[in-house]
Amino acid sequence: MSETDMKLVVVGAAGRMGQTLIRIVHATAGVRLHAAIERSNSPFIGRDAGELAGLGPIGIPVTDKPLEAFVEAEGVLDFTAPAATVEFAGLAAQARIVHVIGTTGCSADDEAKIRAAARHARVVKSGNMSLGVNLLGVLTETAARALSPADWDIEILEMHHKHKVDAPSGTALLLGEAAAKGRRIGLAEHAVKVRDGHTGPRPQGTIGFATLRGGSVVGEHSVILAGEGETVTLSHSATDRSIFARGAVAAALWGRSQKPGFYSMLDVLGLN
Ligand SMILES: NC(=O)C1=CN([C@@H]2O[C@H](COP(=O)(O)OP(=O)(O)OC[C@H]3O[C@@H](n4cnc5c(N)ncnc54)[C@H](OP(=O)(O)O)[C@@H]3O)[C@@H](O)[C@H]2O)C=CC1
Ligand SMILES: O=C(O)C1=N[C@H](C(=O)O)C[C@H](O)C1
Repeated sequence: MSETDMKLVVVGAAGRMGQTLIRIVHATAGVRLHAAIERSNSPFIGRDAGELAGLGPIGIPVTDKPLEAFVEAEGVLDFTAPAATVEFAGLAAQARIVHVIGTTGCSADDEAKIRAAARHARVVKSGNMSLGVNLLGVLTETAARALSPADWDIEILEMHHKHKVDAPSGTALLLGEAAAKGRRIGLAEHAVKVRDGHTGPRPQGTIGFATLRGGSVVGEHSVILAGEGETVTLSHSATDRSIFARGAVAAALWGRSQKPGFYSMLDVLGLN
């Protein structure tokens, strides 16, 4: 441990990603765990964060006092839920720290509040923090630009574990945005997220989404470009949540030297 280590808070510490983040922060040079936060009345309050994450005791108890933790820290890693993330964005802005947001399923109103908080905090937000998926986004944009909507249909397929609560996934939407950017169209006006019953033929130029849920799948995404007599499939498989946690820690370290603002993983990875 060194004096210059970036002090990070993990919120949602008992969650699937929270536990992974605690393990990755513990194992990464240049950062250290400052505090671990869960919601008030969580059964995990008072438990040692290291024990929760399977590391053994590290002397950091889980608390429900985010602001106390943020004012003494330099960054927060947040993979929780939309309402919690909006609240943490306000607190991170008060504390003027880096807020790395992996939470998906945020509404337009949530997004506006987070962007307002980014006037004071350095916010890095992405539906997927892995290098592989962000590269897939760049490839998707290129393919969508190259293949005319008159001849090629774009469909995005995703599968996740049975506990996931939002759909389509944040990653599927990120890939949809990349495809829409390649075609120079807006995703909101062209997305088809549900098909059921007599749908009629596929409207040209739409971007379709299909969602599968089951078991313990960490994250599977495919972008299918379907033409007459041929398809191009670009895909990514996540087999371990540590890819997201490593990306989040890299984002925090990158954000440390940025001005307040709203950034994405493309900025962090130099892919923008
Ligand atoms: N961008 C990316 O790369 C990735 C994003 N994600 C996203 O991260 C989010 C979390 O995923 P996952 O870890 O699987 O979910 P979990 O449900 O396992 O974890 C979320 C944790 O946040 C806690 N939490 C909720 N509200 C608060 C609050 N107000 N204060 C403190 N803690 C709170 C939950 O507590 P409780 O159970 O009591 O509600 C839970 O422990 C999802 O939106 C998911 O889509 C996941 C992986 C990668
Ligand atoms: O909830 C998850 O687990 C994941 N969520 C993110 C998403 O919505 O795309 C990222 C990853 O695929 C895992």
